[in-house]
Amino acid sequence: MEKKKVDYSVYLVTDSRPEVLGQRDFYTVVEAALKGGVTCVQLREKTGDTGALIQTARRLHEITQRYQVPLLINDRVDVALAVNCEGVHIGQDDMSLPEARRLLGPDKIIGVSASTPDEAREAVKGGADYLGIGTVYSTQTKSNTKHILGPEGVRDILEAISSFPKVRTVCIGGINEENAQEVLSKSATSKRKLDGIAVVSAVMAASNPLDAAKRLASLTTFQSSKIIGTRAMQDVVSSVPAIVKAVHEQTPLSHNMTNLVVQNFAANIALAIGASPIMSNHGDEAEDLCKHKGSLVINMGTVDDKALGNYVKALKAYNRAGVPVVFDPVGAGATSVRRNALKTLLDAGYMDVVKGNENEIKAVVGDSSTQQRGVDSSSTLTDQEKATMVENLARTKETIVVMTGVSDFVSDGTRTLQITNGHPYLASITGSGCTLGTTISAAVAVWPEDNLAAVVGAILHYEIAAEIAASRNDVRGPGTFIPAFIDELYNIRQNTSKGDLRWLQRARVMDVVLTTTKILRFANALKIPIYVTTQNRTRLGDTVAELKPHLPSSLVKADLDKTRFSMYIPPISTEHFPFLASSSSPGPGKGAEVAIVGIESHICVTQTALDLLEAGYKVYIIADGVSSCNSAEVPIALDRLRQAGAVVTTSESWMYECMGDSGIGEFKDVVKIVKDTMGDTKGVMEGLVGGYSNGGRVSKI
Ligand SMILES: Cc1ncc(COP(=O)(O)OP(=O)(O)O)c(N)n1
Ligand SMILES: Cc1ncsc1CCOP(=O)(O)O
Repeated sequence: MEKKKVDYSVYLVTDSRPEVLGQRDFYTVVEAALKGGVTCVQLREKTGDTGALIQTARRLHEITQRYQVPLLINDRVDVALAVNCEGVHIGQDDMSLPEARRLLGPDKIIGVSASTPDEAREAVKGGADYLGIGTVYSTQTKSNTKHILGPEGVRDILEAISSFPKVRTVCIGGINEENAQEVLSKSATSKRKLDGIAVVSAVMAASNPLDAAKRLASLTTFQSSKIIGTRAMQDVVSSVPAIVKAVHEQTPLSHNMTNLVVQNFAANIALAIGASPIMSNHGDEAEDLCKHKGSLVINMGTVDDKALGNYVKALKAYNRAGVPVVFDPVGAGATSVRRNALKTLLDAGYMDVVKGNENEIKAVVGDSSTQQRGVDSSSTLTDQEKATMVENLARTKETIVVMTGVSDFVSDGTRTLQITNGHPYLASITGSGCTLGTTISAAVAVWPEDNLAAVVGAILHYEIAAEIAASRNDVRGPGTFIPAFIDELYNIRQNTSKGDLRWLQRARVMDVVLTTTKILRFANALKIPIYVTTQNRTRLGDTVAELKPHLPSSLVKADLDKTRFSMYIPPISTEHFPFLASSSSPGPGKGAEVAIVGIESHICVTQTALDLLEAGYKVYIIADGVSSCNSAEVPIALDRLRQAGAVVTTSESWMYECMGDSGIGEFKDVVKIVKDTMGDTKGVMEGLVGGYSNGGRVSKI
């Protein structure tokens, strides 16, 4: 068993004491846990003589080997050596790490307990393979615990060892199904997160250890990979519990200027999620209401002249106070009255979030190609087109745009996400779109640091509640769905406040990778070779699924995982790229051309480009195809690369430059690709020339 590949996600520490096991057979319980998905086992026996311990260890090792799961021995290097199992776990008061390593050799696993940042630093410097970080919560299982860390203490330790990415980490102490996800998400830093949870009683004392292990395994996979995609998206989703909880704890005022049909329903939804609703349609009241630092919903579902005047007054008051506004342009494209109202409102002030169905968002964009019949939500766009539309609108209006539908698309102009939660019953009741606006208003009120995350949190809370409600036995149709839905909105926030995040396992969020898809489609049409790398795939994730269909093996010349930040690594630098050399420029690149797209423009993209430039390649940076966790990094990185000699351009410009002539055979295919993704380039250029969108404010570069 290669120690680098060990999966620590559900780490079982055994306990054979009768107060834990009852009458049950020790080996049967551990084997059931292995069947349930335990990924690592530690034999922890505090009493008994060495001979008996060796016998137990030997028998247990036979079982764990059948499941290809490593067995480690608590404290006893001699026992580990005697049975030749995979390693040991040692505490601060046990044999020293150098001594244990000397006896066990380099290939055995040595885990070390750490309850402070100093202990953690010393252990990782001394060559520990993993750390057992605890005690997280007080526990009956261990009496002599030192510090109770809580998730925040675990986070401090993870931060202290952030420059040791190879050392793995698990947390231990009072971990169970209720709190596992909270610990995992709250302890995660932007640089690293736990690799797993270590439990004793949650499995050893469970009435059904197989099921208990299975449930823990499903909770930890959520953290590591179920919600796919890039770090930016994972950061967004990992803040969702804190957002739902903040609404619950802060009870933000949700000032609704909404249509006559949904006022009562919206007030009930606001209460269910933990907000404090006020349904006030008088524009002059806004001046006082905005002082409560909640948020305003303007929903023009039953707009008339008087209402419009009130909306404008309220919008201006909230803008003056810097308090968020959520705009729902209901039926915006249906009549000229509504189109005029839309224009009046868009001209009157700034909306922090614009939320509508496809036709409503089209009306906001100014696309009159589809005549809306009423407030209905028909669809003519592909997913790709929807994503492009929300991204461009968000970028040009410097706001968050949400397009609801079977899939929802959400963008802040840089990050674009697709959410596929919800239930068809939502389309069979009145006001479900409008009250999503109310839910969003509460989230943006409590989470000013990242409006996109707030909106995603609200959508997941709302749509997952709908899924859970619809699956209940007492729900037989849209009528019985409504009260159940309100109950489940309430239950989710109550559960979240107690750290029970199981509901969030249902989240289906995808990162939409617009420009890279376009570039890859183009590369396919023109048969341009493609080089793919990932940065530490097991930790940060594989290439996102949306790109895979555009990566045929005939064109992908290399697909490497790397730890260096530059992509210009062997065999790409030594075997592949020299063969591209064509002209007489100095260096192995000799003027051959390379275009770069990817995430972290200031890290991997920058270092790849600098290496390629030094090697003599001509480097194109596709400005609308690079991103960064922190969007402010992008323009600074692009500026630097421009100065270093790279050509910073847009996807469309590069594609046309590659073709050179509309007479080429592939031109028609490329035009189709360009048409499908029309609009992207314009928005990005505005962002680059005029400033960069930064949560509604513009910072010039
Ligand atoms: C995975 C894991 N982490 C921490 C511990 C605690 O070990 P230690 O500090 O040696 O305390 P005892 O287990 O000996 O009471 C552990 N066992 N496993
Ligand atoms: C061994 C150990 N080290 C710190 S807490 C602990 C016991 C954890 O047991 P439980 O998972 O039952 O709380």
